[in-house]
Amino acid sequence: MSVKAIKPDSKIVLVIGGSGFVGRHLVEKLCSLGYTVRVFDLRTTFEHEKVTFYNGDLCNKQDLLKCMDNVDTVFHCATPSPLSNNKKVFLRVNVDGTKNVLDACFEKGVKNLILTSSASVVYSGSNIEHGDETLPYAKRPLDCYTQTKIQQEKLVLSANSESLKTIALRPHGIFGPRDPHMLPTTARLAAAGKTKFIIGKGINKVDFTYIDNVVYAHVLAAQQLQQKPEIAGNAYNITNNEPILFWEFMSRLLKGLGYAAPKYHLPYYFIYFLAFLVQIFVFIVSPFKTIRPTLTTMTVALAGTHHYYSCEKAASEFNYSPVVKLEDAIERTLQSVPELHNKHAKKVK
Ligand SMILES: NC(=O)C1=CN([C@@H]2O[C@H](COP(=O)(O)OP(=O)(O)OC[C@H]3O[C@@H](n4cnc5c(N)ncnc54)[C@H](O)[C@@H]3O)[C@@H](O)[C@H]2O)C=CC1
Ligand SMILES: CC(C)=CCC[C@@H](C)[C@H]1CC[C@H]2C3=C(CC[C@]12C)[C@@]1(C)CCC(=O)C[C@@H]1CC3
Repeated sequence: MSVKAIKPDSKIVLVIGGSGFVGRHLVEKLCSLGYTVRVFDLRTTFEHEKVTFYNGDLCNKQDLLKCMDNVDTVFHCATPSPLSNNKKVFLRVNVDGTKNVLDACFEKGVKNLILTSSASVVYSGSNIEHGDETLPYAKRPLDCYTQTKIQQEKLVLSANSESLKTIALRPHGIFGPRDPHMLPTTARLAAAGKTKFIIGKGINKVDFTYIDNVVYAHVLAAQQLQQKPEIAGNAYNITNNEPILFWEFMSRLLKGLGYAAPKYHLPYYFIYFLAFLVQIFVFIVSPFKTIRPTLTTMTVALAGTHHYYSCEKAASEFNYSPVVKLEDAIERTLQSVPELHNKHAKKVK
């Protein structure tokens, strides 16, 4: 099905986390389709003539209730930074905050709730190839972000009912203009000379998903939920459907930013063990000092294992297929971040 499957609509929708990366792109798309859009977020990062902004904390139900009158559909895409390691904040926002979102939806008679979950809810550091939605939740998730995303998804899907239809979309490795995680972290590591090494053999395939495809899936799922209520209560993987070698993808980003591609190999288990030691150290000093290491068992595992997923279920149940191919997506992303390009790169003629 083409992008035409998305129809203009004027319903009132609320985007929780609408000032963030995914949220803002979603808001812009919804506005362009004619929806009446409200944003609920801790912060306001942009202005839009068609959007009403509500500043608040989703951990406070009263804050939420103020923006939910007459709302038809809530998109919940708020999260603390996935790269943070603050367990308390993850529990408070992803778990307790999501319970507030559900309570507020029931109280205000919201009809649909679309959760931005994550494909990582089934990932515990071992290879996943063509993983589909029948995979069980990770028994031992590698970080508290993943642990609380699992709890969040379970809460949302088990709240699915006659009055409130819920659905969880599981994108993976989102990138694109204004991405605050992948590109900035990669550029920061490269500028510090820390991207010379490949962790493991460099033959692990991974999904990276362009933001427009993630947004498309959200709008499509919300619209199809009205026509095919039987899709409610389900989780769906959302990817670019073009798994790529992790290190090839990173090399393309690095070269596009004007840095050399990594070429020296380091043994996977050695680096994983190092990351484990770093994590123990971070835990020991945590009462005195907050450290946010890039080298964690989660990031090492993500860099050194296969993790790609099937989005056959989203294709067959609500006609999802990516609208921007990986090649274009990488190009558009690199063009959107002139400030991250290496200023000292030698010009190639
Ligand atoms: N970025 C990625 O690669 C992936 C992200 N996801 C999911 O996509 C969703 C969106 O993530 P991003 O846009 O990348 O994150 P982001 O950090 O850019 O945006 C999150 C937004 O939530 C807001 N927020 C945080 N705590 C809040 C609170 N207590 N009350 C109200 N607002 C609060 C933040 O202010 C921010 O604007 C999240 O659910 C995340 O788990 C899933 C898979 C991959
Ligand atoms: C050269 C090099 C090793 C760069 C570091 C890139 C990482 C910062 C990203 C690679 C895979 C990314 C990823 C996420 C965040 C950024 C990376 C670790 C998530 C953890 C974001 C939140 C999710 O739900 C899952 C993502 C998986 C992939």
